[in-house]
Amino acid sequence: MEASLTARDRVGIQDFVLLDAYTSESAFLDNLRKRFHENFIYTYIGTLLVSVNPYKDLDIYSKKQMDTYMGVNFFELPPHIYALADNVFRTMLSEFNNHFILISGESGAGKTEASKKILQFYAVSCPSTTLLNNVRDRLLLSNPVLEAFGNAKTLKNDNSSRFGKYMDIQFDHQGGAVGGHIINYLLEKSRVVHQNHGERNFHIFYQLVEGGDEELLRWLGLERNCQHYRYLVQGDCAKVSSINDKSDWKTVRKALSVTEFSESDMEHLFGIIASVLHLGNIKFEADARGYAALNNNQEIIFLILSFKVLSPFSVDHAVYARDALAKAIYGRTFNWLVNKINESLANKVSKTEIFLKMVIGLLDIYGFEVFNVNSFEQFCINYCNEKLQQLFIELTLKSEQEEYEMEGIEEKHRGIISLLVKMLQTQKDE
Ligand SMILES: Nc1ncnc2c1ncn2[C@@H]1O[C@H](COP(=O)(O)OP(=O)(O)OP(=O)(O)O)[C@@H](O)[C@H]1O
Repeated sequence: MEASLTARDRVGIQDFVLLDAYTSESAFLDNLRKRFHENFIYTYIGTLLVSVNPYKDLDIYSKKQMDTYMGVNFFELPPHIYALADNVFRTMLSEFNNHFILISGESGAGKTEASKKILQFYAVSCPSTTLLNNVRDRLLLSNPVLEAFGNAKTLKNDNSSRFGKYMDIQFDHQGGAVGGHIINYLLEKSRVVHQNHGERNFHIFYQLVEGGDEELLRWLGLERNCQHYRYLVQGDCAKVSSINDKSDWKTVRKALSVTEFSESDMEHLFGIIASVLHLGNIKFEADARGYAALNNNQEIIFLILSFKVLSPFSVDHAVYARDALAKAIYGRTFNWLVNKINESLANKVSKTEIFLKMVIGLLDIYGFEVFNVNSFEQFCINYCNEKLQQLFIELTLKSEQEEYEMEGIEEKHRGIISLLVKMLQTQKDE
């Protein structure tokens, strides 16, 4: 690998496996830093790719770069996300089996961008026919739609995905993309009714208010002012210079029509989004007995759902019920949206999906209604992350250990758990 590198590419070590002090964290970080300063954001650890978010546009994602990486051996060129994508693709075709790319990192690390780069690479590199291009376009266009409804500005990332995503791309035996499937899980529904300071609700609400044309807003009973909606202002940053809701709205509208959402689908969809905003503005007042009463709430006439309060609620309970309804409506709308996208991607239901849906359904049933606290959502997210970490450990460290065993190298047991296990084993042997 080193032989084929130009002088410019020889910044630091581009594969940590070749680092002399491979057990030293500071040597690891020094190497990353050295490369990052020269705009080399990618470094390998064997076949793993480490990426550092540059937060600026680098000229490394052009069509020319894609061509350079297509069909070239993984280690022949400097580390790149395209090398990884190409390698996975070619291995899949030669071995005739399924492959996955696991992208993990903290919020704002660049996971979503990395997944988009991979999709873009496949859009260019896979064989194309009119039919296949259709699937390709829909796969690419599902991103802005999902981001509008599932992403939001947080303190860490102006476009943070507030849901987990598992995306399947199905290829035929020649490598043409014939279908896709997306599984969404654990949408952060609590954001619909509450945002921390400096954070926003899901993008779609602001896009509709800022970008929707006059006629649509009139029909939905909305005003072009985010400040008028309680669910949009709690974070005190409805407008942010880095986000252009108006132009994003246009992109989303266009993407929705290409992904086969009919005019009537869109009317319903925006009707629901507007009704969530109206719902948030409903106020309750206590009557003489202390029960919540609805007085002169203009918003009610714009709500698709009319409801009667059958059991007397206190004002606090009524607000709680209102917010729970808003979250449930938004959550279900998001699921409907993903299902619609999946229909347009003409997928086949896999066993993994059925299993995941079952687990997620159970989490939803037991989590959302019973606890209804943000911390439970966080718990579920942590659980998923730990499972992914476990998988990662199995795939990397365990295979490494097996190699040690095969080569007869004895491992040093330094961790508390392994020391305890060793102690117990010794006691048992005695
Ligand atoms: N390769 C890249 N080149 C340039 N900018 C990038 C790159 N990757 C990420 N960014 C910038 O960082 C921002 C955050 O990245 P991204 O949304 O992919 O993070 P994430 O890991 O998906 O975060 P979250 O978990 O919050 O969804 C992007 O909006 C973009 O501005």
